[in-house]
Amino acid sequence: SHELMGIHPYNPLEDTYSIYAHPLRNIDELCASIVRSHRETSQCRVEELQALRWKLFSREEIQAYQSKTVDEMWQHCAIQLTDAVQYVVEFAKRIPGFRMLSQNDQIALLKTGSMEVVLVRMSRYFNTENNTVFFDGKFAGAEVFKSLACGDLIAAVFDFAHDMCALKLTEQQIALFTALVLINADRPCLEDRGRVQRVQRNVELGLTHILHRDNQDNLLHKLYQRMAVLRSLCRLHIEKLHWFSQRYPLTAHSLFPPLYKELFASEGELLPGTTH
Ligand SMILES: N#Cc1cc2c(cc1C(F)(C(F)(F)F)C(F)(F)F)CC[C@H]1N(C(=O)[C@H]3CC[C@H](C(=O)O)CC3)CC[C@@]21S(=O)(=O)c1ccc(F)cc1
Repeated sequence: SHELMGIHPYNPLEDTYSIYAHPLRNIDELCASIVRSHRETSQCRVEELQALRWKLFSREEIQAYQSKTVDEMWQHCAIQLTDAVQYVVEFAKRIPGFRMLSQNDQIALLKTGSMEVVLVRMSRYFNTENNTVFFDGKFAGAEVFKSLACGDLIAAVFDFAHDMCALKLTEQQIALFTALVLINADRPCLEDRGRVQRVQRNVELGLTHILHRDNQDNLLHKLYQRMAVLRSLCRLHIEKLHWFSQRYPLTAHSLFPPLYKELFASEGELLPGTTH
């Protein structure tokens, strides 16, 4: 059974977003519902973290992270990632139209899009003054992740966060952007691409509406460029995960959370574990 809990088979009678129940009166309502879902499904609030932005790790704490073994640190981050992805699954389910899609298409969109949404969400907390990300309750520089033994990937993650901050997106813009990152009809293995396209077009209308309202139409092409960077980052993540699972099969097989394996392990390669 799929670990992406809570994804129920589509039942038109109970689906509150089917066009027969409550047609979304207009784009404003679509935007409002996506912004509300983003706020409700974020692990932290940007304003809360502003207050914490100078809470850095001490030398001893950094030493402790750096003396973790490769597999300990990977496992630690995999758990954080799995937590963050759970919130993204909840966000996806509340995007108008997402639940109208088949269960397989919902899974396919989350498999490829959830990591990208997590990376965009991470960038909201990035502190560009000292290049630190929010991690384990404090702000961490790249050196904290040294024991992951994937410095190039961490550097790319930090660069991405830095570039996203430069756009100075509002929470509303981020909400619509992450919804569009998820609802992408070009993703592989979709059963009903046309249906995903219809949901995607509504979300695109929402994003362009928000950007136009904010008089920032020029941001749209920059956001599409960032989506290309996200795809390359996630390819790098999967490559590293393959490298890691070859070197530490036990950790990857039995110590990573089931949802993490469901999402990031290509079927069969990592482990037979998850049943369908
Ligand atoms: N296993 C992991 C992993 C886990 C994470 C990231 C990258 C990886 C990789 F894989 C990579 F890069 F390959 F993807 C890495 F780095 F480990 F290799 C980036 C998003 C991070 N993250 C967050 O920033 C959340 C986002 C959601 C937000 C909210 O909902 O409000 C709360 C904070 C969740 C997991 C977490 S992390 O915190 O473990 C972390 C790890 C490395 C790093 F340099 C910075 C952060």
